[in-house]
Amino acid sequence: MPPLVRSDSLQDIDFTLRRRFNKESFRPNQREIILAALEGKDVFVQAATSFGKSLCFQLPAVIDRGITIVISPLLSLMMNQVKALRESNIDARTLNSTLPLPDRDYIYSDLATGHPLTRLLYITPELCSSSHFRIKLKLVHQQKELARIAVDEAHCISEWGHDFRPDFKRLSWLRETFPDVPIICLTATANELVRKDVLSTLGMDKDAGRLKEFYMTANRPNLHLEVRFTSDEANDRFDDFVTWLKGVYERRGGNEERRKELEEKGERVENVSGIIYTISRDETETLAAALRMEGIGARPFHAKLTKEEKERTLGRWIKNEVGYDVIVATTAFGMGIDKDDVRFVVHWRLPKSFEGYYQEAGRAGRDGNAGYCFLYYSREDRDRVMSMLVRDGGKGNKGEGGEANRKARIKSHERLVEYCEMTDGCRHEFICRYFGEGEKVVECDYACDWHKEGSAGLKRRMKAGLASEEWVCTQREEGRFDECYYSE
Ligand SMILES: Nc1ncnc2c1ncn2[C@@H]1O[C@H](COP(=O)(O)OP(=O)(O)OP(=O)(O)O)[C@@H](O)[C@H]1O
Repeated sequence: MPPLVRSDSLQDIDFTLRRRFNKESFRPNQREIILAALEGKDVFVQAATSFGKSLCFQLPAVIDRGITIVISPLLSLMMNQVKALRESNIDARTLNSTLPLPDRDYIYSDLATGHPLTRLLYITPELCSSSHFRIKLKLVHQQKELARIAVDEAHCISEWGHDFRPDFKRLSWLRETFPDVPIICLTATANELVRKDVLSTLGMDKDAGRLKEFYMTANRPNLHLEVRFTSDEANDRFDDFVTWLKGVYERRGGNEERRKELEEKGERVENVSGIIYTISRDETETLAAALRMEGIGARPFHAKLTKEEKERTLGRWIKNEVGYDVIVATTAFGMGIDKDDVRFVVHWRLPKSFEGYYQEAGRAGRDGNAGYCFLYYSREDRDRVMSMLVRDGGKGNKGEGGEANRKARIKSHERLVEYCEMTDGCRHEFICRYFGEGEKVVECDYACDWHKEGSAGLKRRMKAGLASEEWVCTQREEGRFDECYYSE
């Protein structure tokens, strides 16, 4: 089959950036990535959260002829991106199970013409497996109108990635069926194993000359990383957090001058946007209610809320409305949340995986200003999570590779525990090493607890906060940590 007809207007990218995306200039490496995509290369992008990965496939989609299919794991993520693109007058759409029938019909008939008007079509991997969709996509391809496939949050393809979804594996169909169509995939959180798995599943590893890989640092120097030590007995997270947040409010509106400044900017004293991640739906509800009793505008967010409730909560939080300052969420509120002024992300309990932790922490400080990320760590939670992972490996443990997958999950959890109990190094550096950046020296400008307190201070705090290993061990032997309810 002859190659697709490509745009010859590579020089248009600066114009398109300004005119269509309303952005002044490219961030480092965005231009190179976009040029590689426009050249028709397969592209793999690994870059920190908030780097601006979406633009790397959105801008080529606007310049190139034909349609770009974007595979994305989360409906909320798709809807946010589609909304933003449509506001820029770009014909982006999403095809998913929640879409009203007339809208679905429109998209299918647009595809059926073979020359769709839609520039970017966002779909889930599940939809990509449906024969109805596949037939239509083949038709578009026959007309040489299938410009590119973009796979966002590509770590979900890998059984070793923390958000693995089995249907992602079936995406291998794309390269098998459309060998001439370039693929671009993007992720913030992949280690070596995950990267290899993604490239081989998508068939991008067959021709080295066709593939361009871009690896940027995982480092987010504006995130202030801290571990707060606690135990079942102390059970002090709530008081600690409320004291901290009220302290922040006090500093913001402590004197007349500051209050005036805020007023002029149209901000409230309590308008300190944040996310608390916890592990179960019940806890999101009870914790948000308890915080409201303290006068903190907190709302729960989890998978079982209705679509309307989710949209309302998300919308009001994004607009900084009164009563919607803090979202108390399960992991259902994660990848792709793009609010730029989130000032803190708190992990109420130990997350399951290292990648999940960093992905979630990455929701803070997307405007480049400081974002405060702290994680409450207890050895009891460590053992609860471990017993759950040993028991069933968490979700995605079915089928081939199940055992290897379970081991990888346990390993990721162990590294997170190591991170929490580490007292002799920079947290940013630990994270970058975890994602394979061995050689580079990370700049940390007092943006982690180790840099602020030093080893001795950190050790002291850890000893005072954590339950002793002996005690936890006795409890474990009595089966105290066998029950652990994670829900989304
Ligand atoms: N060149 C640019 N100039 C200014 N803003 C940009 C530029 N590129 C991207 N952005 C903005 O940066 C923000 C983050 O971009 P995006 O959502 O694509 O991040 P991401 O890399 O996908 O992060 P994550 O992995 O956390 O989802 C968005 O609000 C986007 O509009």
